[in-house]
Amino acid sequence: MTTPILKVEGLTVYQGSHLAVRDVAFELLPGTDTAIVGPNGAGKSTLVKAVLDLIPRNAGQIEIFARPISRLGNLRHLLGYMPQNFIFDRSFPISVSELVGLGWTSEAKRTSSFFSKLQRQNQEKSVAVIEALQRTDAYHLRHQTIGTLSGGQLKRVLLAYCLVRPRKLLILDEAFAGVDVQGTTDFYALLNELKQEEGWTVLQVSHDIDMVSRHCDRVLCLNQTVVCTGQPEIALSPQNLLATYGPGFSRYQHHHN
Ligand SMILES: Nc1ncnc2c1ncn2[C@@H]1O[C@H](COP(=O)(O)OP(=O)(O)OP(=O)(O)O)[C@@H](O)[C@H]1O
Repeated sequence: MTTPILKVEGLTVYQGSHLAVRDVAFELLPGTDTAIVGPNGAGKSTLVKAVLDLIPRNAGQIEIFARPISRLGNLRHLLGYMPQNFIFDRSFPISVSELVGLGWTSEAKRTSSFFSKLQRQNQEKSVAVIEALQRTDAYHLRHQTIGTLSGGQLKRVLLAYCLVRPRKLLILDEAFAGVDVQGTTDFYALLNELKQEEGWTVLQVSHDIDMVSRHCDRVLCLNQTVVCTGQPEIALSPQNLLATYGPGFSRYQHHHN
C-alpha cells in the first residue's frame, strides 16, 4: 500500500469562538494534485494553516511524510507553502533575489574546508535562485525590492521562493488569485511538470473551478466539513456544487485556452 504524503484525521479547528473546520479527514497520495474548493468562509485557509501546524487545532491528527507534524524536524524543508496573503512592510529593503534565496537550504555534503563549503553553497544558492525565478517567469524582477511588485508579480516571486529547493509537498492557498490568464495557464503547466517529472505532491486552495476541473487529480469540497471528495468530474458535479456552495451558486466559467 502506498504511504500517503499527508494524512489528516478528525481535524477540528475553532477560530476564536467560531467553529471553522469540523471533523475533516483526507489523505494525499504522492505525485497527485488536490484542490480544496468551497465558498468564502468555508474554512479552507484555516484547514491549510492547521495542517501546517501554523495555528492550533482543537482535535485531530496530522501526519506528513508518515511523521506526526510536531516531529517533522528537518523534513520541514521538503514542505513548500504559499499563504493567501503575504503581509509585509513595503519599505523593507529586501530584493526579489534575496527573498527567494531565503527559501533555499543546502543538502548536507562533506567537503574539505569550511570556506570551500561556503563558497560552493553560495554558488549553488545563486544558481537555484536564478532557476526558480526563470521557472516562474520572474527573473526580470530579480533586482527589484519586493515593495515595488504588483500583486501578480509578488505571487510569481513567492512561488519561486517555494521552488528554490526540491520539495515533496507544495501547499498553495489561492496562489493564482490576481495572476493573469496566461500566467495562470503557465503556473498550472509548471505544477504539472513538478508533479509528473519531479514527483511533487500539490494541495491547492482555489476558487477557479474551471482550472481545477481541468488540471487537478482530486477535489475536496469543503464547507466547514468535507462535503465530498473525489475526481473532479464527480466532486464537481452540479449536485455536489449545490451541496457545497448552496443554491446561489452558478459555475463561473473562465475561458482559458
Ligand atoms: N483569525 C480569525 N479570528 C476569528 N475568526 C476567523 C479568523 N480567521 C478566520 N476566521 C473565520 O473562520 C471562518 C473560516 O475562515 P477561512 O479564512 O478559513 O475561510 P476560507 O474558506 O479560506 O475563505 P475565503 O475563500 O474567503 O478565503 C470564517 O468564518 C472566518 O470569518
